[in-house]
Amino acid sequence: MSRYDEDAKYDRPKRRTRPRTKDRPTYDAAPIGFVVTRDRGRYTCVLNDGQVVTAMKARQLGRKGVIVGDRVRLDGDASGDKDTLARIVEVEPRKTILRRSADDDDPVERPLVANAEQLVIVAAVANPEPRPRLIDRCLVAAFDAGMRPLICLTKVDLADPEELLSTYRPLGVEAVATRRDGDLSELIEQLRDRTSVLVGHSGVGKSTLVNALVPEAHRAVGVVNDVTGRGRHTSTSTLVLQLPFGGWIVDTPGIRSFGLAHVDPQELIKAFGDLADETQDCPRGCTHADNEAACALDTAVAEGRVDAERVASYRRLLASRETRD
Ligand SMILES: Nc1nc2c(ncn2[C@@H]2O[C@H](COP(=O)(O)OP(=O)(O)OP(=O)(O)O)[C@@H](O)[C@H]2O)c(=O)[nH]1
Ligand SMILES: [Zn+2]
Repeated sequence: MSRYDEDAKYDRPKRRTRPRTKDRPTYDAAPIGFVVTRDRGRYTCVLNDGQVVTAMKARQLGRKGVIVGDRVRLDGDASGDKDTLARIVEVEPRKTILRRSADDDDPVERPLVANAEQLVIVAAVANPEPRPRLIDRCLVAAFDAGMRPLICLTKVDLADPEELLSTYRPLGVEAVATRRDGDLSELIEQLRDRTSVLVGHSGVGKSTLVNALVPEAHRAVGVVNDVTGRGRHTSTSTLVLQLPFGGWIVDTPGIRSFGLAHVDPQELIKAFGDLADETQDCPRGCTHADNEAACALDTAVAEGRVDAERVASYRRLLASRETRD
């Protein structure tokens, strides 16, 4: 559907006040906000200048969803003054979408976070024991979303992270190791100027990390704004924090695991360009899994063009779609 068709469904501002042209979006002049929390139909948005604005969806958006991370055009009162409410009139095209399939707890497939560049998979090397299946599933979710994965191994004072790190090396996934009160500079370099979503199961030390990265973070505040100090209180919904060294962290308590039923193997392989090239010769409909009799990845390994461990790791990820963790 072209941009023009899509716009045509919307009721626009009156033509007399703003002429309609084919090439120019209607709400050009409306400021753009970054959605940081969603709470019962109210969206907290941060404007480029740091101003925090509460908004609701304009009727013309219909069933179109607005999620954390969306860049939205705000019409109406976007002053952010007390008791004012702006209207979200447009959602900018999303660069990435982190989603979750329908599962037993929730029958609907949901987009969770838009436009985040990086998925930081937080896992402890011990206490609680790492769950490699869960890490694999998070990796699949990241690749599917078009996000860069980063593995952050915490509590390295308790055990040597090497064994776990070696599991992910063939995939070429970036990894960092951290410990409480330790040096975070490596992690900071990976987070700087990026929007990152944090995932990890309970007890791995996510809060400890976030508190160390953003010392003034109040866990219950949707967004802590340096200028106004204002924020919306949300204990259950997603938390977005501005990093003092540049960038944002999206910490979603709800994301502990991912339903991955929606992930298409033909899409997943695209995240591994060298492997994708080899699969040109696969039979039609090949999923490139272990049990495929004529998968060209096997030929590529046999002929020494790709690393066997890399293919095995890729297949492990592929298989993790079907397990539950
Ligand atoms: N030994 C050790 N313990 C740590 C480290 N980081 C965090 N912990 C401890 O691990 C426990 C869990 O840490 P949290 O930061 O609360 O973990 P979380 O992932 O936020 O857990 P939830 O709040 O349940 O989601 C706490 O007792 C921390 O003090 C670390 O690097 N080493
Ligand atoms: Zn194949």
